[in-house]
Amino acid sequence: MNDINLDIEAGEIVALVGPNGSGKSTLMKCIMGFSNIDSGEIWIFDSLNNKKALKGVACSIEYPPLYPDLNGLDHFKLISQLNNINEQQMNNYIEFSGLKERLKKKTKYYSVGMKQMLILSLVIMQNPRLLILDEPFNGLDLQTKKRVIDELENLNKQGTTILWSSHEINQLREMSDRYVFINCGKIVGHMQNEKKYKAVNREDPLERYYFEVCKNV
Ligand SMILES: Nc1ncnc2c1ncn2[C@@H]1O[C@H](COP(=O)(O)OP(=O)(O)OP(=O)(O)O)[C@@H](O)[C@H]1O
Repeated sequence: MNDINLDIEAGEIVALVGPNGSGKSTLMKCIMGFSNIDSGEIWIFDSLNNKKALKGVACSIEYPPLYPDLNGLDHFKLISQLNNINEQQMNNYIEFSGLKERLKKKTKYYSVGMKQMLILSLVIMQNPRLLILDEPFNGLDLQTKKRVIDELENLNKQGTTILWSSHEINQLREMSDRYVFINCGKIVGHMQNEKKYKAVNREDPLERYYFEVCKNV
């Protein structure tokens, strides 16, 4: 990556957009300190390269980092203990995950969408100041996507800043304040999202029929 110069204001929702292999995940990993940078500075919450600042950051980047031999409930308990999350809040997010009936199953037996929803629930539950989400909608069905978007909207209203990337442009359009375009490891453009709108509320015959026949799934 080269010449990356990006400021994100508190409370903003910023979408990284670009082709496969353009550097979106790499940029996120650099911010989290998972990948080293050769030069330059990364400031988080007004702190320079401060690992303590990362305590206020939660992320899901590329493959969900789940423990295959632990079950869903183990994951909820572990993250709750590490972040002083009370039982009530943990139970709220178990409900949100839609995995209540499958919590005793080891995560290695989860489907792609179940894993994704588990990790999203675990990161959102931490009520972070900054949330970094790489392809958060991977594998999620339409209802679940809608639930995730509503929850992210709530979180943002309470002050959480969100940096996310997705190839699902309709979902990005619903919530992002602005887009940052990345290509070949460089920022190649910026665009404000003047008209945020809920794609799920539009009259789309395919979606409408899907919701009609799949509502009890
Ligand atoms: N661990 C690695 N070692 C070497 N090169 C890597 C590594 N991870 C990614 N790359 C390279 O860095 C470039 C950017 O990859 P990155 O995963 O950031 O892209 P991306 O924009 O997130 O793509 P996608 O939309 O497909 O997820 C690619 O050329 C990729 O091959």
